Amino acid sequence: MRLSSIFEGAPNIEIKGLYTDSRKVKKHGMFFCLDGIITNGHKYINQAIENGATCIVHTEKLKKFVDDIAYIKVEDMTATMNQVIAKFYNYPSENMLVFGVTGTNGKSTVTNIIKDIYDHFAPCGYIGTISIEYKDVRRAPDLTTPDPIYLNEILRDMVKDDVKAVALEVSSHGLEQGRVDAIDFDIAVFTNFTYDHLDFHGTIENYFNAKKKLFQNLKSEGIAILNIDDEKSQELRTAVSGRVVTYGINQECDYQAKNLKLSMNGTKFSLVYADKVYPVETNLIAEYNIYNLLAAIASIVESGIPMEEVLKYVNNVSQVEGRLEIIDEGQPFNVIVDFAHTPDGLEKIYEFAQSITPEDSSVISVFGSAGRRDSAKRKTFGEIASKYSDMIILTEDDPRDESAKEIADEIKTGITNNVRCVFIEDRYAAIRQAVEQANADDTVLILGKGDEPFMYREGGRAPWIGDHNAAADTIRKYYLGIGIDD
Ligand SMILES: CC(=O)N[C@H]1[C@@H](OP(=O)(O)OP(=O)(O)OC[C@H]2O[C@@H](n3ccc(=O)[nH]c3=O)[C@H](O)[C@@H]2O)O[C@H](CO)[C@@H](O)[C@@H]1O[C@H](C)C(=O)N[C@@H](C)C(=O)N[C@H](CCC(=O)O)C(=O)O
Ligand SMILES: Nc1ncnc2c1ncn2[C@@H]1O[C@H](COP(=O)(O)OP(=O)(O)OP(=O)(O)O)[C@@H](O)[C@H]1O
Repeated sequence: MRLSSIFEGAPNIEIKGLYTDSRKVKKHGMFFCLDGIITNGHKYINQAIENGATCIVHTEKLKKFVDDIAYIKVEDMTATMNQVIAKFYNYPSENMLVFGVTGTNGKSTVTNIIKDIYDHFAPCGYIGTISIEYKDVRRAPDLTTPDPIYLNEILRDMVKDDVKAVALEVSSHGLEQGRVDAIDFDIAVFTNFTYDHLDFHGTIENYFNAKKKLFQNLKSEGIAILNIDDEKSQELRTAVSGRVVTYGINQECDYQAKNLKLSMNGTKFSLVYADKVYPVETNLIAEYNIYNLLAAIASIVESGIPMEEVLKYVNNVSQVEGRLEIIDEGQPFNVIVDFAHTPDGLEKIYEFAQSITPEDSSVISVFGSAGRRDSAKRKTFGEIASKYSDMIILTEDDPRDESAKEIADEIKTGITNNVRCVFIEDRYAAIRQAVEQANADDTVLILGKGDEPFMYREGGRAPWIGDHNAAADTIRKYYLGIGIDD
């Protein structure tokens, strides 16, 4: 694309790529200097030019100018960058149906359910914590909500491949940093709001205000889908200029689930919608997943697909990787791998574990808490876990450069009852211990990492087999004795 077609009066040079990281710049690139949390992109202009940048977009006054390089000074970097990105990639989000999902918990689950069901009607992509995928393409993500350049590049690729819709997880970090400012959302979904990410946002108000941006920025033809049972929906309602649609269980709303019958194998409920009652059977388990399912059903129906058609596909929704994943190797006790990593997520999964565990049986927990992330929640994790567990095995969970033992000690400060608690640093050994301790009808909960195939250690991402694989492997080897010689 010609620079002159992006910025009025700019030289007529070719721009072949957009970059915010000087280390990644290629020939004929445009480099945006972002002032970040750790450093400032203005410091890396030389490197960007050495790597081939021919245009530098900056906000600060520069002292040095290199010949034949176009310098564009702007007032608002986020706004300018997003306008340029959208234009460069030919406004991909305007050429597809975009579902954006935000909230403290449930983003990955709701977006995956939307993709799973919508794919029956037209090709749908998914972008979020678990992966970036559409049709046969599957890529590993770096972030939940990618940076705006990569995000628009993926959407451009999806449009080229005739993908008609995308379900996008919208994190509070992404909203705060303007990563989705160039995205034309058609449907914005709110799951719930509880404590998280205060290390980044500072206060709970800032955290909520970040989430709110998705609704404030929604176009007037857009539709907001809100969880009526979460009190924060009232505040979001006032931020929306378009139509508001509600879903929930406890209060009357547009999509209400009533008479829930929960079991380990699935859930039955009556869905009240538009003065009709639809009997629903789904393989999804636990009440919070019915909220997630309602959010997905409402999104798809509001996008124009009739309810009767949508309901054909809810009885067998694909397992969302690492989210309430039941590991069944034929052992006589329950083993659940779950990505719960917020106090509310933990509380919800423990409530479910308690509901499926007979009173005289035990709940055995394996978890830790991430290093360099929100240390305030560690003690709360201890409090919640000790309320529901009969045994707690604390272990590593993305320790980064912190000591897993010290993180475990902080979790222990929340454990004030007599529940048995041990620390086993190696996550595989901790999972093995839980499996070996379990008796028939017990429930082993392995929390925090889901299916993630990596562990953040001091040197960055290291491989990890994933909690689901570790659980299946330890059950087979050390409980059932399969594949062990002696
Ligand atoms: C806290 C946070 O979100 N940080 C993001 C932010 O980094 P930053 O502001 O610290 O950037 P910085 O390191 O100060 O650098 C400033 C600028 O200089 C540039 N630079 C830097 C060094 C260099 O040699 N050359 C160069 O050009 C950088 O590319 C950047 O443009 O901007 C970077 C560029 O877009 C992101 O990669 C980075 O995400 C980091 C890696 C991250 O881990 N973010 C997580 C916390 C995050 O966003 N998570 C949410 C999900 C949370 C959840 O729900 O669990 C997500 O959406 O993934
Ligand atoms: N609607 C919900 N309400 C409360 N807890 C939930 C809900 N949905 C999922 N959870 C819990 O949160 C965990 C994470 O779910 P999910 O990955 O869908 O959330 P998320 O918002 O995408 O989180 P992240 O962005 O960190 O991936 C689940 O494993 C479960 O324990």
